[in-house]
Amino acid sequence: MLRERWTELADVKDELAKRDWFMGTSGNLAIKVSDHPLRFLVTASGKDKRKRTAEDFLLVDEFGRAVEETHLKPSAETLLHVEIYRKTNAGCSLHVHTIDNNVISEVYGDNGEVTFKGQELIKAFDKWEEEAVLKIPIIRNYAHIPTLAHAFSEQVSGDTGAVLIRNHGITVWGRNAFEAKKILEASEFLFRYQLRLLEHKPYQLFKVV
Ligand SMILES: CSCCC(=O)C(=O)COP(=O)(O)O
Ligand SMILES: [Zn+2]
Repeated sequence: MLRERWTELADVKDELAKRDWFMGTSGNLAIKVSDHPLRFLVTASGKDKRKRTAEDFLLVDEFGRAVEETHLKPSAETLLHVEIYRKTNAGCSLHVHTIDNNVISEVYGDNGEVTFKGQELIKAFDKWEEEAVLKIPIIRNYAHIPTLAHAFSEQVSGDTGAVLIRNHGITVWGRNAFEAKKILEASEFLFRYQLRLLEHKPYQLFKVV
């Protein structure tokens, strides 16, 4: 099980790396290994996530602490992943910094959310009705990680989801790696679309959904 999950997460990491979504060692990824007790693999802190090595991940517990003696440090943002596994049945969670997610989080940050309506790709979030609205919350980028994790946790519900951290990045989760990656790709598509739209129709910024 551990080996399988490790390979699954390493493959996702390679795919996200191909998209250049790990600039400057940013980003962290996690995958659940067991529920009782909660154990998940998380990326080691400060590494170049574009490289595939035997020291990419470590196993942590329900407090985000390494389960075994190791020189590796869990991601600085492990507590956010802890909140996801504590509150939902998610099996995988992904965090990346991109220019698009940072700009969107700044443009809409004062609203506390960015909304999408009438865009086909919101179906990736299980929004199938014609009038459906997707809202992605935007939280403040607290430097104190427990405070950030608390603010993040308030926005975590359901087994799939996405939260933007202002001028920092996005964290998404899904029932498994496939679903988490789908949510991440769909989010980044929507952000790029919205930013491109604003270039052509700047008044869309003030549209109330
Ligand atoms: C150099 S990026 C700043 C830290 C961060 O936001 C991040 O996503 C990576 O931190 P980690 O400890 O997971 O490597
Ligand atoms: Zn980050």
